Amino acid sequence: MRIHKVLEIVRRIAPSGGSLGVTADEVAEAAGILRHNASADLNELVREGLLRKSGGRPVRFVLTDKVDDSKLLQTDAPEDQDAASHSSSEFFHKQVIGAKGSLRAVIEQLKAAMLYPPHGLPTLLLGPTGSGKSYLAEKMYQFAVQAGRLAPSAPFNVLNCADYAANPQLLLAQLFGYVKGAFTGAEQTTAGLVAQSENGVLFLDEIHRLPPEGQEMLFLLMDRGAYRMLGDGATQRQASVRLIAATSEDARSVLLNTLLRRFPVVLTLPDVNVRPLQEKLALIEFFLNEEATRVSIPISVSPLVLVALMTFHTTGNVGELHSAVLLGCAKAFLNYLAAASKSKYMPLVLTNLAPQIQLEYLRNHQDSMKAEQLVGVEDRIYLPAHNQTTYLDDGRSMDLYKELNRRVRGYLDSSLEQDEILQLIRIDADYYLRRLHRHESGTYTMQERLLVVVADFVEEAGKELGVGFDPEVTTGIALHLAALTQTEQFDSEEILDLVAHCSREFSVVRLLAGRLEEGLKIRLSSGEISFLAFFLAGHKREAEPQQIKVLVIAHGEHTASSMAEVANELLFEKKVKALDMPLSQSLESTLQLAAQRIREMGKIKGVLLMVDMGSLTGFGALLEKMIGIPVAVIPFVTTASVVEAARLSDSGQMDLQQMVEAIKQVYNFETVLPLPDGKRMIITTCLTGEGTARKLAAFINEALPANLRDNILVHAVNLDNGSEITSLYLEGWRRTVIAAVGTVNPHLPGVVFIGMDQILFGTGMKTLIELTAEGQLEADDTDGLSKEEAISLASRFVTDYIESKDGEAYFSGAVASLERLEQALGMSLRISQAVRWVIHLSFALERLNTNGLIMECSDLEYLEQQHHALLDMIQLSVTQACKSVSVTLPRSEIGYLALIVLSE
Ligand SMILES: Nc1ncnc2c1ncn2[C@@H]1O[C@H](COP(=O)(O)OP(=O)(O)OP(=O)(O)O)[C@@H](O)[C@H]1O
Repeated sequence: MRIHKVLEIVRRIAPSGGSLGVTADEVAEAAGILRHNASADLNELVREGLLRKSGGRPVRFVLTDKVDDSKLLQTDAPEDQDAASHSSSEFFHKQVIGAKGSLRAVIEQLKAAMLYPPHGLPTLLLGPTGSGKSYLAEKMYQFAVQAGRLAPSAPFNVLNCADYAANPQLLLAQLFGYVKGAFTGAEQTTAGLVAQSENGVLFLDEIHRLPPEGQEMLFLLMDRGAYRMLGDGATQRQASVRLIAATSEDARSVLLNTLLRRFPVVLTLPDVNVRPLQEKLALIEFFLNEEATRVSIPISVSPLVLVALMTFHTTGNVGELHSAVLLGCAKAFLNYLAAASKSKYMPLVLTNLAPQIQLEYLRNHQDSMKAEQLVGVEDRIYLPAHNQTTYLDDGRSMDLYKELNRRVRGYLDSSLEQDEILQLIRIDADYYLRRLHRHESGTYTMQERLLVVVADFVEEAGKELGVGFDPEVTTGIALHLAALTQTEQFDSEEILDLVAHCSREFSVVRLLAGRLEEGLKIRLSSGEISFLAFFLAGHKREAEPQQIKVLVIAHGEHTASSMAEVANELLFEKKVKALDMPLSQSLESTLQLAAQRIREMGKIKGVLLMVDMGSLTGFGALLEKMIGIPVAVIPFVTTASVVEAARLSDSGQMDLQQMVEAIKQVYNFETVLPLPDGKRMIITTCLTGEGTARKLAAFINEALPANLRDNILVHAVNLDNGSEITSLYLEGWRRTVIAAVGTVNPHLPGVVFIGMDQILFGTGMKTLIELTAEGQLEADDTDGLSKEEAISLASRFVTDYIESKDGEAYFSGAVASLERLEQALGMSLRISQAVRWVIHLSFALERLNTNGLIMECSDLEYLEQQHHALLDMIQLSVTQACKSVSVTLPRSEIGYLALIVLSE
């Protein structure tokens, strides 16, 4: 009977063939028998072939394959066990590559460890970095849940002891919890991970980093399921926790012997380089499927890439192979994103892999024969799981986070450019949060407090950065922080190097981290702060600018600036900007200056452009196009309307259109002329009233070939009616206007001007028709006319279009005054100027004679200053003609004639 007890103890303490075994001393102690008896029984069991001795001193006894571990379980409900065993094989086969191959023995033993009643057996996983220890620990937990040994809601907590290497006290506090006052800063009694893992699993990674004191504290837990909180040595608390530990070091030299002994199951994971090629291929394919699902694009992989991945020598095990695949895919994904035309598959090519893998492939080509045979010659396609919205796994938030952490580390270790790394981290952080949403939002009840604290943090960050964030950012960060265990924070050192790329976000998060820490009673590592900074950087959108600014443009040296000055002084703020337009300044350069002024205003919601008159009213649509923000125009600007506009913009309560409406109501300017749908237009312009323009319009209409007449509207526009031009611009007329035709070039930006003389006697009509790109010219080409011929043709136009019988009188008066002027000037005007003069003056005389309408000339002030003598000369020249038709030409009308003389 005693010998059975001894075997039982060996099975319990060291059930695996791969474990370190037990010594006679340990068995004697555990069984409460003499060492001598223990030794006798152990040797007997060796003889029976149930145990074997390991070399070295003291002698250790190890179970052989002859011992069927499942017998150990027979004390526990056997039927239940069978079912669990069956489904468990499937579980591991699906989730762990090599479960039926090189990991077969390991899997069998860890299954037993999890199923062992009542709370499983403490398990120690050994193996080099990246061999899959954490992965297996997680799978063990999932397996226990699936087998019904743990409730689906059972906790799975991870403590990486290396994270607290510098602060052993904090590590113990994390693990066992502490009571208020246990140490400086222990403000309230806090449960540790042991308590938090009640009825679940606690995974202690890098357990050798646990200080000896901590290792001893674990004994109590392992032996009797009890522990003590820091600062309360007197109270022993109970905990039912399944313990899994791992170390990549040599366990015997880094762990207390007494602790090592307490792990009945010790499993060593094999190095990936010694695993069969098929398994390596299976691992690679497993990872490729994961990546295809993650990017939701099928990945095509050539045999050459598979061979390169299968044959490169890893020092970092499965983890390194995994990183190699995900980095290659990340690079391929960046290329895919950048490609102009997207193919059905995302190709993973050799150059996407890390340079050393490419090199090794080229060097090892001879050795790759076996791998080549295995993969064949066809490209392979790895499909995303099921459909676009399927995610990789049903892992828990912590797993997702770990995965993100691993990916980021992979990027940082790679030869990718910093920009590429940033881009990838952003994509991954986004993916991580989307998965968090999916996993957690259903099961997790988000505490209101958490949301409030995070919303406040996000809002403040937005303010500091001058940007906005979508609501998902708040819930994303809240979920992330809720799912984050203190010990699993982003702790990548290198991540700090990248912070330079989002240094603004980093300093803002660092500034505001205290709010999160205080509000949520957590501590954020600098790696975690970097992560939040990356996340914010990847999700910011430009904040909607709220301000509408006012820009006044007016002719004259100081007109606009003095209006703006009054408004700015009244409102104590320099909100209104001004642009003075000296009369010598061209429209084109005014337009450029206006654009520059608006750009200088920074980020704004819109501009209210207040102008005095004429073609400036057309600036709205042009500036809108040039700068890309809405511009509304108010013509006939006055100081009072500028003050009103400044007041409205200051209140910030109206949008641009509402402001226009409000000012319109007070200052009553009308908008006119809705355009007929889709018709193209030729506009005829006239500076001296619509009369001439309308007649010119009729003339052009008649001259147009019949096939064009129906599709083209010839429209007369009075250029001095600012609101009419404004509304034309706002309707987007530039796109439909073919040309402007008139006596004086109105310099409408972007619109071809054809002088009226050209239309009447030159190639103007031909040009016009060519501009329509539709018709053929039927009219004669009358280029090369003499001045006399041109004037006689002009007379025909005038007498045709002036209804009253006085047409000839007006015309001959106009011709005579031209001759007088030419004499006074001592030079003759060009044909085009002469024709425009006679036509313009004839119509002006008619207008003044019939309705007495006088047109104001906005350039008169300038003309008086610069061309006073010319104005006088013109006045003198026309006196006779005016007298003959009983009309007086006021100075402003003289101004228009001067503009014709000064043109060209
Ligand atoms: N058998 C396996 N099947 C599928 N994936 C695996 C397997 N083993 C390991 N992996 C993958 O390899 C990677 C490395 O594994 P893991 O992080 O568990 O290694 P580790 O031994 O804990 O490393 P470290 O000591 O650095 O923490 C993980 O991405 C994991 O998903």
